[in-house]
Amino acid sequence: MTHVVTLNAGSSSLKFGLFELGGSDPVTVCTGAVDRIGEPGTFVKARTVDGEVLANGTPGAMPDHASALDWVLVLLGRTYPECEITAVGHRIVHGGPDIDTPLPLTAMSITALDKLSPFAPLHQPHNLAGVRAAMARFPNAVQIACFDTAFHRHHPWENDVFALPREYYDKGVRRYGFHGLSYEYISDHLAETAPLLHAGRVVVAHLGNGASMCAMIGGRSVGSTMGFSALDGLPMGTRCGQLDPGVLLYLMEQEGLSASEISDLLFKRSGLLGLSGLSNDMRTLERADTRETRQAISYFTFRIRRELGAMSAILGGIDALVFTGGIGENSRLVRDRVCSGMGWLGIELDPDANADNDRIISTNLSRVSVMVIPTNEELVIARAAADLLAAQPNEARA
Ligand SMILES: Nc1ncnc2c1ncn2[C@@H]1O[C@H](COP(=O)(O)OP(=O)(O)O)[C@@H](O)[C@H]1O
Ligand SMILES: CC(=O)OP(=O)(O)O
Ligand SMILES: [Mg+2]
Repeated sequence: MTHVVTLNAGSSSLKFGLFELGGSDPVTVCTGAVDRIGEPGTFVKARTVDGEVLANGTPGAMPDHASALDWVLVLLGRTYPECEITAVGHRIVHGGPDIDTPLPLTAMSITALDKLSPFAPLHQPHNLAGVRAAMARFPNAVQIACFDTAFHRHHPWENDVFALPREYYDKGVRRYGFHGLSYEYISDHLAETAPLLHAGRVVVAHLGNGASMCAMIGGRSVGSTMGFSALDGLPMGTRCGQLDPGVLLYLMEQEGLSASEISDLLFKRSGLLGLSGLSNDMRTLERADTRETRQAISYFTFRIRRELGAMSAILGGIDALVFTGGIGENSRLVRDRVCSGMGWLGIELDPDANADNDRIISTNLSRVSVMVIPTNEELVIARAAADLLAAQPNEARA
């Protein structure tokens, strides 16, 4: 039986999945994550699709992604010794302006993707480190790249551009949009389970540690709150979200901050963490209930509402609002705050359904369907790998 391993390497984490191929859709065997790579207290967790815990704890120091991948492979090799790994599918955050589909990777394409690292410094180098490590460990497997930007590559021009001199657009300074694998999962899920909504106007709020929103028509992205980098749009766990560029000039000219200090401030010390002074974790903020944590949550939901209004204007109204990501799937408080007072848009939340994390959390009379759909970026990667293998079985296995 052939299998695909999926890897989603973040700046300090490595999420993974093992899928069995052969049927009409890849079947999840197990999923897991290594967290806090290169930091004290590296934490691992993994469980089978049936809920059996394969790992849960602190395995000791892991200085880099290669050692994290080694840990994953030892776990998979020990647990599934019969498994033949035919392909490794990677989440790659940046594919540049032209790539709108998953691609098999070669040493040459890795070099090309590395040139995009300055566009996504906290994600791309780690994604590619995962690819290099997987190539070394699985020299006979096809390495497949699935891009976060691909789903957004056909935005209307107005959503693709900044009002800078045109030469910058040509150099790649554009609004790319990210979290595309998550949005693709939601789009495919709606196509299967709610085709009328899929055909209509949908806003998806992917609210995790990184957070963005996507406006879709007919299941295709026409706009994203994230732009050139994974900093724009909504405030996030530790990232600032939309910022007046004048603030950057002030930080450089008046506060004397260097580029790397500004990068550290905007990527790692802002957002929910910066505003609350306590934590980037929504659970901690909800529990703490101090003036600062309440304000951090208020700013978060205010910006989601603002973007929802803007996206609805561009779509000419909406038929569905979908919440996903760790916060979107679990925080009834955030969903309630986002939806309250949105009757003018046709949103009417059912408080009981919201409290129960039901799939549909709007009332029967609500003009807009409000839904909670757990995302599955790993499955999107596994599907892409299965499709590519099926399209080129001979080369793929050579
Ligand atoms: N039960 C919950 N209530 C509120 N927030 C939650 C809950 N479970 C998870 N979260 C939040 O989800 C966020 C992480 O989301 P996730 O999508 O896993 O992030 P990422 O994939 O970007 O690392 C954290 O802020 C966490 O607090
Ligand atoms: C692009 C992005 O922000 O990804 P993540 O949410 O995984 O950090
Ligand atoms: Mg995420």
